Amino acid sequence: MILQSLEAVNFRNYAHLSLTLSPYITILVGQNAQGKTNILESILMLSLAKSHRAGRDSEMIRWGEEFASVTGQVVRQQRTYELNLKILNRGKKVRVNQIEKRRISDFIGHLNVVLFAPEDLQLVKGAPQTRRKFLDVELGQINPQYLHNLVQYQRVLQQRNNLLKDAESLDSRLSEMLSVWDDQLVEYGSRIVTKRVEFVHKLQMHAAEIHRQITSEKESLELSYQCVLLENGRSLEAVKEYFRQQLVARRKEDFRRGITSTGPHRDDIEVQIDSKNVQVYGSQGQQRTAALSMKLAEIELIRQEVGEYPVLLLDDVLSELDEMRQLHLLESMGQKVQTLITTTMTYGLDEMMREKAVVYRVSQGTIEKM
Ligand SMILES: Nc1ncnc2c1ncn2[C@@H]1O[C@H](COP(=O)(O)OP(=O)(O)OP(=O)(O)O)[C@@H](O)[C@H]1O
Repeated sequence: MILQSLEAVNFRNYAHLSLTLSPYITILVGQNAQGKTNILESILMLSLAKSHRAGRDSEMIRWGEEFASVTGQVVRQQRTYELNLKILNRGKKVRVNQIEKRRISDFIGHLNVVLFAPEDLQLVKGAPQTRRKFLDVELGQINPQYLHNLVQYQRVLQQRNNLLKDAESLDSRLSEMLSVWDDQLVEYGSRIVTKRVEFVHKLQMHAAEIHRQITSEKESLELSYQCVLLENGRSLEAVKEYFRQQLVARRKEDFRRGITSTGPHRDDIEVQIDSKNVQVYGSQGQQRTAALSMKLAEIELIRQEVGEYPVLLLDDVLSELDEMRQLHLLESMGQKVQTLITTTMTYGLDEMMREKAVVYRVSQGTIEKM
């Protein structure tokens, strides 16, 4: 799919931004704090209706203004969509082809993007939460039902935890109330688990192949979804049954600790190279290469799921990768995936790419074609 153009009003440090993108490579070059990442963030908002870095949506409204708006023209499967997202101090509104959508999940999924930012190099090394977020963001943008289940699961989990924290004793009344939440937790949670298992399995196939190429066939990468609820099998029914059993079995412990100790909010992806856990034994370079392989695999996976390549956003990462990995990234993606790159300098970039790319200079919330 192609993002043809982008317009933003009062978004971060842009009073007004209007950008025509190359179907191949667009490079945004500028010094620090000029507004390069802000542009990628606005594109992410069109894709996920959520920023990768803002705590609250209202942070993205230009200081002193009442609202921010982002509009993009997307071509996918030979159809053009106009996506518009308006952020107000209270809430946001989304439109597709000028028709307002009441549910955000009806907006998400028109534009698929994969963002690769410096913090993603922590994907392997970081805490399990980082890998769960990776799963949720990627699955969420290709599967609206997953997103729905996730939102519901988090809501129920929060309520259950509040109940556990506030309760004074584990009496029959509390048990009864917990059972009500458990039913819902099992319903939503089991669906999340089975989708994640399937996703990691597919991701593994692509990531292993990419990793093999990047390391010139020297290393073999393996990903596996770590979840205690898979003890009795991977089918939805098996997960549901085991999840229910575990919630009951751990009720005392949960009450004592004031939290829910089992469920997909505790899961992880194990990353191995040559059968050794990379989080524990991998060098920094191996951890980075594994993270890169996972991210690039995501691109292939989205293509498989939605029938087209997503738009790739590379936020200042080229300088973080050595030449071999940079080359692989650009060679494998540059030809077939629409790519936006932010960088503080162009001289480190591949010659061929610079010739093909559309380059904009970004300076204090304004852009100029070079
Ligand atoms: N709500 C806002 N209103 C106005 N300006 C903002 C707002 N939020 C952030 N900014 C400004 O945006 C700029 C940061 O932009 P951005 O994060 O895109 O930088 P960048 O060009 O990617 O820099 P770097 O190379 O350091 O990552 C800062 O100058 C910041 O003050």
